[in-house]
Amino acid sequence: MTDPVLSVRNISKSFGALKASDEVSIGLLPGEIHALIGPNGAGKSTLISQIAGGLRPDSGTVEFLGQDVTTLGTAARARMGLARSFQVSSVVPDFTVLQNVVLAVQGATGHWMGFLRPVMKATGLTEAAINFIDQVGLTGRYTIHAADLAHGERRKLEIAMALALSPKAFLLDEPMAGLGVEGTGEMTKLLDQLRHKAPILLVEHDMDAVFKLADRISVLVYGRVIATGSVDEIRTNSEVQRAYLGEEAVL
Ligand SMILES: Nc1ncnc2c1ncn2[C@@H]1O[C@H](COP(=O)(O)OP(=O)(O)OP(=O)(O)O)[C@@H](O)[C@H]1O
Repeated sequence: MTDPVLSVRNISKSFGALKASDEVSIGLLPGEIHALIGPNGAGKSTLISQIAGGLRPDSGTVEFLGQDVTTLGTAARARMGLARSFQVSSVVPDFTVLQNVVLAVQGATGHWMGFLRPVMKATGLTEAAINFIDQVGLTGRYTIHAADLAHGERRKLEIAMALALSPKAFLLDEPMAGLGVEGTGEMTKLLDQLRHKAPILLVEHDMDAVFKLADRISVLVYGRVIATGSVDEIRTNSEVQRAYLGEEAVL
């Protein structure tokens, strides 16, 4: 059997009397998109923060690449290849697309030279950056300032910057939010390609996108995983329908 890239085991986290994570177990396998869905306040962001390292669970463990990372901070997990987007953005608005990605490549390779100008002359870094920019579909937008990008383009830039870190797993927090129909279609295609670079744990409210992309879905309600399964298993699960999907979403 293939080893999971990421294993969350029996994680619990309370805020006062509220159990935001209640014995949650979830895994991420190589090549898969595992979607995490659930109503507002179900505990999705709390769980992602515990996986990324920003929040420490009260009990339970997080294993990444076969190593127990439960006590490691966000930076250490990111260095291991755990890439989290979109809630925490590291884009510098006054820098161009290329400069932002060069900085990400530079950070990943430890190629720090102190100033951006000499860095931009380091051909290897620039070539690598252009390659990542092209992979997310921002070809030709190299010299546009990040602040001037459309919302969907900025999301793509964040993915290009994440790619520079040689990610081993992506944690994506609502990548479709605010994108509109066309943007959502483009992002869906991009995530479908991205899964071949590294598996994706995807928190998303857009059910069309989730049903198109997910290999597996876990449903979180009141901090508990009430079901994990394929798209068809989740669509037809009566407890999930009652708790979350509602009738029109399961047609
Ligand atoms: N730092 C905190 N202190 C106290 N309560 C918190 C804290 N963070 C989250 N909560 C509570 O924990 C519960 C889970 O919140 P969380 O943001 O994880 O849910 P969510 O599923 O991500 O919701 P949404 O879909 O709206 O983003 C909520 O009741 C929330 O109010």
